[in-house]
Amino acid sequence: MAMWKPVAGLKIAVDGPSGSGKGTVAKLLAEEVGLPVLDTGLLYRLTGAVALQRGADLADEAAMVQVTVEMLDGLIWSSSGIEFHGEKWTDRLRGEEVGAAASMVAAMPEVRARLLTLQQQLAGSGCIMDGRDIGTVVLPDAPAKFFLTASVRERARRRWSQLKQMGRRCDFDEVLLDLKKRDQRDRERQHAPLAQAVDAIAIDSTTLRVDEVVDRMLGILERRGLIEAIDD
Ligand SMILES: Nc1ncnc2c1ncn2[C@@H]1O[C@H](COP(=O)(O)OP(=O)(O)OP(=O)(O)O)[C@@H](O)[C@H]1O
Ligand SMILES: Nc1ccn([C@H]2C[C@H](O)[C@@H](COP(=O)(O)O)O2)c(=O)n1
Repeated sequence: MAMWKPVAGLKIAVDGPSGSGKGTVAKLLAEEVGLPVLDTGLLYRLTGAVALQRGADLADEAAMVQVTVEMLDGLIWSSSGIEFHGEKWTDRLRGEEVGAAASMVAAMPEVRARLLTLQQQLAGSGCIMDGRDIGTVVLPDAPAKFFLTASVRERARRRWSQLKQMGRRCDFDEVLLDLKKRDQRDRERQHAPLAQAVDAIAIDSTTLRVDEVVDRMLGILERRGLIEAIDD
């Protein structure tokens, strides 16, 4: 049950590199303040996964735009995750192959443009949205923006332990290398790269627990008058 009441239409942007904890923290924060939460990475992941499933060329922008258009046609995207043609896809999008494919299609401006409108429409009446360009491009006017970071080794350790828990065989050095490659692609692309918005607050979670990160965010939101405690 929500413990805090947000101001009407509050939009909160949560950006950061892979494994920084954005998704986990955004979900917990959403429960605390009673707002919907939207994971924008799922849109890029589903595009990448559909392209992989079709054996399409991930470097062919025209083909990826076509996949994006078809994907948007069969899509339901909400706080509960993502469905495509009536099937739940969220869990099967978690692997590294799909993550790498998502990062490749995400570098294509026309693919991003197609996904931008949907993200802005769904954010309409208030939400917490996590991704790479939420504070800079998708919701530039959001009154609260957070940029989560953590050392690359800690992020790789988190991802490695997550994959192990999912019963997937994985080697730490490979996970670390994949993460570094994805970081580089996401940060160095020309369009809407992973970047901290000038008005975003950075939180380094390397040595913080998830609940400590969420508490810091709640404190900042309360001090700014964007949320207030609900009395019992
Ligand atoms: N502060 C933290 N301390 C320890 N583990 C954490 C912390 N934050 C997140 N984790 C764990 O790290 C893993 C990755 O977190 P999460 O999926 O939220 O990251 P992300 O930034 O959304 O990654 P991606 O962009 O790749 O989806 C999860 O297993 C999560 O429980
Ligand atoms: N707003 C966003 C969200 C995601 N991406 C890209 C870059 C990531 O490597 C990939 C997968 O995201 P994740 O699920 O790991 O958060 O999607 C992006 O460019 N912009």
